[in-house]
Amino acid sequence: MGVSSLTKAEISTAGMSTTSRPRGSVGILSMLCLPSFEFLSGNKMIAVENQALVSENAIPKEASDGFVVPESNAFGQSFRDYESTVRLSIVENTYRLNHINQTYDFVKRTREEYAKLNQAEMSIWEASELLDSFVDESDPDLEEPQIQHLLQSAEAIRKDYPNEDWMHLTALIHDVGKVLYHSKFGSLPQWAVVGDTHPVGCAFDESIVYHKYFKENPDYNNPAYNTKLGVYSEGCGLENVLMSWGHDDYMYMVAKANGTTLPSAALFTIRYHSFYPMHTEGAYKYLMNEEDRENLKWVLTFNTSQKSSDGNP
Ligand SMILES: O[C@H]1[C@H](O)[C@@H](O)[C@H](O)[C@@H](O)[C@H]1O
Ligand SMILES: [Fe+2]
Ligand SMILES: [Fe+2]
Repeated sequence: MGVSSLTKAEISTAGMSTTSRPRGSVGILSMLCLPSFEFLSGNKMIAVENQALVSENAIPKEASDGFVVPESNAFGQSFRDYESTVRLSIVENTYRLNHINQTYDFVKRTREEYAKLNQAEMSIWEASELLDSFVDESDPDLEEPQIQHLLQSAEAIRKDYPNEDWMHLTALIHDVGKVLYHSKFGSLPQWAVVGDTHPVGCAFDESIVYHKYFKENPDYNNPAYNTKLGVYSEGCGLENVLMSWGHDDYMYMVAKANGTTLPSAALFTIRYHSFYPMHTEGAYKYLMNEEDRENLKWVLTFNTSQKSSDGNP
């Protein structure tokens, strides 16, 4: 049967062998089995002036194995419109700070500190409630508090893929790592919490949004970090690559350390859902291994479905 004749729920498993499909079925209530987060302190906000705009490319329709990724979610929404939003100057400012300040050393230090998981302990729902007044300044599509985004994402995915309950849970928790902004989790500035992510320790790919600001990052001119491979080797696997620090890697670490039973596709999705240069632009393929390539289709499917907007297309 051709993929185009399937319903969206069927599409979620189309093109996959039984062995490649993530196993494990996790109901939303299982999130209560992820009890504790812990953390680090202090970091300060830096204000800067606003700069000019760039646009983004579209999401590819088909993965390498023929798996078809839907272009919009069940509500007919597609996203990441960097051109028509009034939020653009705020968005750009956040990326400017992100690109200047996320050096290899900053990421290494911050990740090591947060890996201690020693700042707070709470349920996933308590953590989600810390997001009830947090507006993500990197998101051109959404001005609502992030707790709404979590719930809307879970509902959008449940509508698109009613039988894939592990996806519902993944959506519900995928951005909980944004608690990094909260005083209980170290009050990190937005540039160290939100936005698209990219590897550090090797050249910044041209496809990264607002790429021009990397010129002010000390790593940009450091020969140890500015070649195609930098500190990495061909096919080393994304798990061996240091990503710019933010909510994705943090939530991945928390889930992992708390013994989550979510399948590897879910953990990959949580960890790399903001890695648009890789999953949407096709960059950094040379760092990926077989497992990364296998998981790619899940993060694409997730990203297409998860976003529910505040009225923007
Ligand atoms: O603005 C958004 C937002 O911060 C999302 O949570 C993140 O995952 C995206 O990659 C980013 O573009
Ligand atoms: Fe996110
Ligand atoms: Fe999100």
